[in-house]
Amino acid sequence: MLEEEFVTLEIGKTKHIALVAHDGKKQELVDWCDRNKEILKGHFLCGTGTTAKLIAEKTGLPVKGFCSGPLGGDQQIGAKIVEGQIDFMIFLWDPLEAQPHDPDVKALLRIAVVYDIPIANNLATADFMLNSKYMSEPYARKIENFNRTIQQRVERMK
Ligand SMILES: O=C(CO)COP(=O)(O)O
Repeated sequence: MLEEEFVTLEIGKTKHIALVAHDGKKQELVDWCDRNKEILKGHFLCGTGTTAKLIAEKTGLPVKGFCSGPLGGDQQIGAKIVEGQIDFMIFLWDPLEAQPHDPDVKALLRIAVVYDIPIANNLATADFMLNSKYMSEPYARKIENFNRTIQQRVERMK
């Protein structure tokens, strides 16, 4: 285990989905969630504060809300990805609007790639993801074996 370059982590049949949208994209995401609520109701949902509340109000689905994005919500979601508690994300970031918390946005997108979770940044991708066969079965994602990396670094720093 310590020697292997990659480890596999399972995304269960029930996904832990983060829903995040910048202001210019919130309506799009809320409407998409409403259209897809029959599928989404079979999964655990969470999101940044404002997005989560808007989706919960419109769809009636339970959506756990973290802090608002600019107040650290993106970072909270990133931390949950690292901890394995979020394994699927729809993040409609706005390509036409500068964000005060751009470093947090980038950090979240980066960590989602590092941990090999499915991420959609537009509705077309979200539609393809939601209609994937993997939505109703487990999926093995492959991530760098960080224990090995730490061990190697510790050896090198001695
Ligand atoms: O800014 C966001 C993501 O970067 C979203 O935050 P809110 O859902 O609180 O508006």
